[in-house]
Amino acid sequence: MPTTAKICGLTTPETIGAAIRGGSSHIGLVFFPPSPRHLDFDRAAGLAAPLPDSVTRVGVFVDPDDAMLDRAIAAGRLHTLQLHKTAPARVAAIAGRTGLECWSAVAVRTRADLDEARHFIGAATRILYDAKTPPGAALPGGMGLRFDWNLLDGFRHPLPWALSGGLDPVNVAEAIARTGAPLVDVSSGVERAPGVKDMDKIAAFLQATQA
Ligand SMILES: O=C(O)c1ccccc1N[C@@H]1O[C@H](COP(=O)(O)O)[C@@H](O)[C@H]1O
Repeated sequence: MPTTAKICGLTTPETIGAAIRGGSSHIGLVFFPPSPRHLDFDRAAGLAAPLPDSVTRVGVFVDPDDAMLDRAIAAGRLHTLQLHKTAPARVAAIAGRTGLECWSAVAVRTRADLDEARHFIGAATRILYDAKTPPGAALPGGMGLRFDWNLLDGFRHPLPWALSGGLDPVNVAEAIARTGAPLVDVSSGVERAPGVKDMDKIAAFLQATQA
C-alpha cells in the first residue's frame, strides 16, 4: 500500500489547494488557541466550505470539551478528530458522541512511551506517534521535533497508525523506508515560519512521500 500524507495546520485556501493538488489524503485544521496555526470557527468554516469530501478533513485538538468539538466539527465539516493529551475514556466518549473517527496522539521519547498506544484499543481508530515535546512547552505537537524512529522496530502496532514529528521534504522518504509508516503527518516541516505554510515545501513533501 502506498503511504498517504496529511498536511496539518493549513490556514489559507492557497495552501489547502497545494495540499490537494499534491495528492494529500488528509488535511489538518488546528483548533488550539496557543498554536500559531489556530483557526477560529468562522475562518475554519470559510476554508472548509468549498472543499470536496474526497480529502479527509482532520480537526486537531488538545483535550477539547464538547462545546469546542461541536463548533469545530460544524465549522470545519470535519471527518476525523485528532486528539492530543486526551485520556482513552474521553476519546471513547468523544467517538461515541460524535460518531467520527478519532485518532489519538501518543507522545514518544522512549520505547516505554509506545505502550501507551494499547490503552486506546476500543477508543481510537488510529494512533499518531509524535515526538514528546519538552515539559512546559506551549504545544504538544507542531514543533518540528522528531523521535528516534528505531524505537518502532519490532513494535506490534495495536491499531492503524501514522508517523509524525519533525518530518520534512528531505527526511520523509527515509522515515517511510525506515518505519513502514502507512500515513505520514507534517506541519512545521512544510512552513517558512511558524504557522506560515510554504506551497513549494508542501509539493516537495508530497512528491517525496509518493516517490
Ligand atoms: O501544529 C500545531 O500547532 C499543533 C498544536 C497542537 C497539537 C498538535 C499540533 N500539531 C501536530 O503535531 C504533529 C507534528 O508536527 P510537526 O510536523 O513536528 O511540526 C502533527 O501531527 C501536527 O498535527
